[in-house]
Amino acid sequence: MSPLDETNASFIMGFHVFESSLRPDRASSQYGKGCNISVSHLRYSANHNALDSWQITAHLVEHKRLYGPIWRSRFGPFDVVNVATAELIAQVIRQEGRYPVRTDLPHWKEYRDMRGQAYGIHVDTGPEWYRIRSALNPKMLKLKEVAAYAPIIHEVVSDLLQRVELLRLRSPDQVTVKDLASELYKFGFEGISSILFETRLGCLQEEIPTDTLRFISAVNDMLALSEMVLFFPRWTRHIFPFWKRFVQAWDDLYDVGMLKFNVCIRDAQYIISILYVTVHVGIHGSLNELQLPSGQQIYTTSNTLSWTLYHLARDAEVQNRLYNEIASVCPNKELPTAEHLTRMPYMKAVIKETLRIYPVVPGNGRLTVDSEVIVDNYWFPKKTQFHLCHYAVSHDESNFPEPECFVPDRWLRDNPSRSQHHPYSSVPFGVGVRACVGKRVAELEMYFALSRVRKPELAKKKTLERSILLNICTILHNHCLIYGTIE
Ligand code: HEM
Repeated sequence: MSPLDETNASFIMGFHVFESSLRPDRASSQYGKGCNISVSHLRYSANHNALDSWQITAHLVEHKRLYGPIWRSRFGPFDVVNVATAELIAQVIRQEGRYPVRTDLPHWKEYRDMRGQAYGIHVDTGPEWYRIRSALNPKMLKLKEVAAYAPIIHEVVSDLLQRVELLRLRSPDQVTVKDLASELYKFGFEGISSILFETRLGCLQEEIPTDTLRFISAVNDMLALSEMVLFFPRWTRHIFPFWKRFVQAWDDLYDVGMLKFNVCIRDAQYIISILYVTVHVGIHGSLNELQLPSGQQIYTTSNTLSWTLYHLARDAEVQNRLYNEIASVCPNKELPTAEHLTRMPYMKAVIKETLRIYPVVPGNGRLTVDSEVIVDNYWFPKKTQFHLCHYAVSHDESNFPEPECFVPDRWLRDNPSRSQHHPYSSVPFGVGVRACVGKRVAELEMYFALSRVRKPELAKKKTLERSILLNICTILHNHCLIYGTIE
């Protein structure tokens, strides 16, 4: 069996078809303009079906090992070119143009067309997207503007702490909070909506208001149904219930948005668009949406906070260093401000390291619209969908030695063991003009929450003085946070 036959054999799984040799010398360039080979000569990978999101993510690492840093895959109707090194990601981004597009969202557009609504920041492309983005950038990305949200974020953090304390006291051992992840999710949701809607949703209250519940459930429905709607052809709309329920979910979102938050339709369409992004990674990079099984949801700030707490709980040294930094910058339990955060490099390193290991957007997308591009010496036509495999890159040991180890020191400037990594090797918020507009707000929320997780009154107890973070031993295990005592 020749090397080519061997690779061929490994592709005859699932519904994917091995198309041609990757070897440049064998390629008959259909599109190539002086480049070695064309898009049609990239190797196809195996089918993703029936895998959960983490398996899929791990699968991409495996695909990279098998097929090299660039390969093609097909998922339902989507034909995707995967790139899995920092350098190739940089090449795609450098050619993304003035109005980059992540991916096409035909079903979202269809709903808006049906209701005569504007598309909004996620769906819009070209100058219209740019117009919305230019209006949002100064409000959302300027540190000075975002710093003005500090009081409201602190208010929401206080509610989270009270809620956690209440749940602890209610639990049989008076220390365990079951399902902390879900409380953090409510915190993320409450935090972002208190900023965007300038009103509180009441997610952290004992009794969550009915409108809020309706809103959250509409967000979840819409996201879960998005995948079904996309995969079934349009003629099935009258046969299956998915499209009807998808439309109902969007209608509910607009209704609640307008009634409860008192925003006009134009505000609502983009405010709500932003809100979705905070709760589902699939919305960020719709490629992930395509790859995630129905109902699988990963949240942005809450997911990151959960994993940070998990690692702090497991690593007393990291926890103590973080505590000492916070205590020295904000003595006497002073509430941190945006200015204080500029003196907390370790806090930032901890969050960066969490986002490197658990990027909430493990793979993002770029769709070439008007121009042809060359990546890795391949020539690609217009309308090529690229999948930027961020997870595979941020777990690559050529960038980050011992990539599975949680080492915040990698990110400290003055640390001699600071890793030498490509600037695109870990870009959790994306890069370029279409990068995350909520980055600054998300960071502020996470830093404030992390620096205050300890309840101030608990610090009076001697055993609790040793660490800021749930003081003692905190173990996040299967979504349960267990508090124990370190003697
Ligand atoms: C840990 C928290 C978060 C992470 C890691 C994250 C990450 C990302 C990523 C990777 C993208 C795609 C960027 C690209 O295509 O290059 C994105 C887009 C976006 N994010 Fe976030 N995000 C987070 C939180 C938030 C929050 C809290 C908001 C709400 C204010 C938000 C609003 C958005 C919006 C509106 C976009 C689309 C921007 C556009 O298309 O112009 N994100 N985010």
